[in-house]
Amino acid sequence: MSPGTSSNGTAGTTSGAPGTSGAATGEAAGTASTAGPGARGLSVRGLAVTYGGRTATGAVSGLDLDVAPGEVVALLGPSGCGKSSLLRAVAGLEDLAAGEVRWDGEDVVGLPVHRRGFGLMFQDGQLFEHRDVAGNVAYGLRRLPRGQRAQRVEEMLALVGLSGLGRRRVATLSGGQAQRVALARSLAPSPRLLLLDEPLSSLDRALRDQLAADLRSILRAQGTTALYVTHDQDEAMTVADRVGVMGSGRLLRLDTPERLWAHPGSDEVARFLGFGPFLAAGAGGGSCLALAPGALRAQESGETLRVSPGTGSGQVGAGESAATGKAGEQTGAPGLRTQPPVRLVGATLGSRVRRGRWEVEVLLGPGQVVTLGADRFVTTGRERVAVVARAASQPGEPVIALLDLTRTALLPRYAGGGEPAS
Ligand SMILES: Nc1ncnc2c1ncn2[C@@H]1O[C@H](COP(=O)(O)OP(=O)(O)OP(=O)(O)O)[C@@H](O)[C@H]1O
Repeated sequence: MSPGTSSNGTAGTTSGAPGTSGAATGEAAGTASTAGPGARGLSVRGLAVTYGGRTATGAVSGLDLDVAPGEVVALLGPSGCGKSSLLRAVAGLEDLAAGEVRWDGEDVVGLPVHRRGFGLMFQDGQLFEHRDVAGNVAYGLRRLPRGQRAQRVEEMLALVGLSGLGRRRVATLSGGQAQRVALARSLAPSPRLLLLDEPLSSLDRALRDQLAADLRSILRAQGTTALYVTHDQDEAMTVADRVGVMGSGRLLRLDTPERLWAHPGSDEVARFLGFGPFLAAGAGGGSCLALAPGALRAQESGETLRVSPGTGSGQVGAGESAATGKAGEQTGAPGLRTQPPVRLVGATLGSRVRRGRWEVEVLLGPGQVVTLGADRFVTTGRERVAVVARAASQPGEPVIALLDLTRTALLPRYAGGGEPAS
């Protein structure tokens, strides 16, 4: 396969001279985009990708997505949900079964990969072994005069932190260095859109964290518009202005990292993000309160309280005597959620207002329910804190824990994975 003419995903598929990028350097949109087909940047409408001809299965189904100029959008989702198929369809590497892909309002579906002006960077940077580092970075700059080309290569190497390595053979680079070179090569021609498919997933955790932070700074500094596919939530939240969660070929939710965590919208998205357990919230409404990791903590050192993410049931332990418990009724939670950050001190899996007073249920094990009453409220800083008295120690020492409602999300309904704990 010759570079730049195939699906090898290299920056050789980009076009356009440096400094003439179609991507503006404006502020990235921080909230849900309202862009439409005529808007600037990337607009995807009703996109469908199917594989397998007559026995086709839909990898992507009727998906809409906008990426504003200068914005970085990351797509998360479980394996096989269609992230790469979407990215490849935008790049022109997959045929569309239906839908539109536009850049600045112009339909690009009919354009071959190398005419779209999009850059590509894949998991394995697929550097050209026969070229040195500088030769790789210069690959998409063939139209530039030699002097400008060398200058641009130097700029790009400095940008990715590899100044002075231009003459190195790529075979001698570490994995992280190789991906930096791949990034420099992708960015060198100033693509109007950069498409990244799991660019860091071959690297170890520490390196991935470092490079994700660097990537964000680099993309920001360049004002690069980017669509970034990853299965790593931390990476997505680090790199992107907005994060989308896909499931079964559809875009389930797209928002800023903060808003995504505060309002996952559905238990499918919440579960993917790591929320759990899901507690019934409100009588008969079908809504539930999803607990983010760390929502429940022990109040005092020596006490532990563990909740298995996504299981729909909690595991509660006091000291060494861990016991399994189901979640209690959460009738009070929706009201609480609407207040300014409220933290229940001593709360566990369920709470309610009874005769004007908060009560919190602690389940130590099957049939072992302890009700704790909130004696009083105090204000610490900006938080209202309900101080819950320790209940009588029967049948064992109750767990005194904190339910941090700022680490919970109220979901309008609970759709899957069994009933929410109640
Ligand atoms: N070339 C292909 N031929 C047939 N089916 C394919 C092909 N590529 C992908 N698929 C199928 O399409 C669906 C979506 O795959 P895709 O690679 O887009 O998902 P993904 O979310 O990127 O997954 P992963 O995170 O594992 O890379 C999957 O069911 C996959 O098996």
